[in-house]
Amino acid sequence: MKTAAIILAAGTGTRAADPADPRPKQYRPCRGESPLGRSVRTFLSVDAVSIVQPVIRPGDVGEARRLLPGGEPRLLAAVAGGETRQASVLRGLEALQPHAPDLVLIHDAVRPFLTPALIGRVIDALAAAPAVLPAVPVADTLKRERDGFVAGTLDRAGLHAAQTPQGFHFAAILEAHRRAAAAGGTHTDDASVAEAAGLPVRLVPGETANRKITTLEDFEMVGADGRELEYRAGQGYDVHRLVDGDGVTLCGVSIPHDRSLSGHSDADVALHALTDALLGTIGEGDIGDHFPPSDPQWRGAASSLFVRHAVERVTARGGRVINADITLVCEAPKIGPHREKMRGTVAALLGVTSDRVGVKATTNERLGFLGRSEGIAAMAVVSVAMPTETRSNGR
Ligand SMILES: Nc1ccn([C@@H]2O[C@H](COP(=O)(O)OP(=O)(O)OP(=O)(O)O)[C@@H](O)[C@H]2O)c(=O)n1
Ligand SMILES: C[C@](O)(CO)[C@H](O)COP(=O)(O)O
Repeated sequence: MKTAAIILAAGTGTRAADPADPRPKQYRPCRGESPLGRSVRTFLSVDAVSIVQPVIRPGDVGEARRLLPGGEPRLLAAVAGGETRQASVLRGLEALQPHAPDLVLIHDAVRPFLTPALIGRVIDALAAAPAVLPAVPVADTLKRERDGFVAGTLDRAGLHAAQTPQGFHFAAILEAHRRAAAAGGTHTDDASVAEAAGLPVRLVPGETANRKITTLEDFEMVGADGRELEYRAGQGYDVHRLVDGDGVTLCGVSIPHDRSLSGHSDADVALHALTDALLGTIGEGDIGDHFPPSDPQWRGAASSLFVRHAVERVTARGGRVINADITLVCEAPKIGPHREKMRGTVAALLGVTSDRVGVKATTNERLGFLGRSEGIAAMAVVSVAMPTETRSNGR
């Protein structure tokens, strides 16, 4: 399956206009990075995304080029958007057609705090539906207003707030958008274009942190530059016993071996240490607190699930992973031949580029239980950037 992503950044950002910085919100620094740069980086961190198509205002070519990573073959040259969001999406879809993707994810650049896990969830759901919408249940009571007074209270049962990335079978959404443009209707999201074309739209859970930066107040709340960032470190350590078997999974990579690691899940000792390091940055206990070994549902589970969960916990607190460094301690198997694949796998899980992931290995000089190949140990260190929390005493 070839999956493309459209990143929409052709808006003028009128509601978030900042007298101190005339650039539209998608280009302004927000927690140390522009929303456009961060959104594109997150999509590029997902291996399943083959190409990323930014859509920008024609006059913003220089600004966009400055913020987007260079030398990235999966990142297409930005195309010009239209007068409305809907028109910009159609321009993006038309630009992708020669690349013949099977699936397309359409995302607002100004939702920069989405996680790789959300992207994965949308892609997975497209196996069983032509259109997929991430959404969160509405939590506030909804009122209808007339002339400054409440004219009624809506029943919020079953109501959801729509997010992006919204995912589609490419041919179906291109056709639906062309028809919507010809019909002249206005749609504020692509799921409603799909609905109008009669396509069933599958709901998947969105993420609270994946909020849209709409107003200047939103910008300030999510942490524009000027708000202080703090940098945190977390460490993790784990060890698993080696038993009879034919292979091990380390850093998410399967390696043929004359033994296997024993454990409740897939026993990926490196990803367990990494999970603990991530949880350590936010003081949220350890892997056993979140995934108790007594719970049968984690039997044989891929440990990538634990890392994704820990990243989501960090992201929910407004954090961003900066880098990770993992050391494996074992006499065998040899890690060198698998190192680059491991770095790529870990980078994708963390939503960072591979140059921010170190995977190292050492033997234990045949000393102790590791030296006797009775087990494999792993240590991980992670650093995270996070907006400084304001406490009630003003600190
Ligand atoms: N003609 C347009 C209008 C919007 N967008 C994009 O669609 C997303 C929708 O977010 P929104 O908050 O509506 O952005 P703006 O249209 O820029 O905001 P405003 O209405 O305040 O001007 C944004 O990523 C925006 O850049 C776009 O690509 N083309
Ligand atoms: C697509 C969207 O993000 C779904 O919530 C949203 O509708 C786009 O923002 P707009 O203000 O409606 O253009």
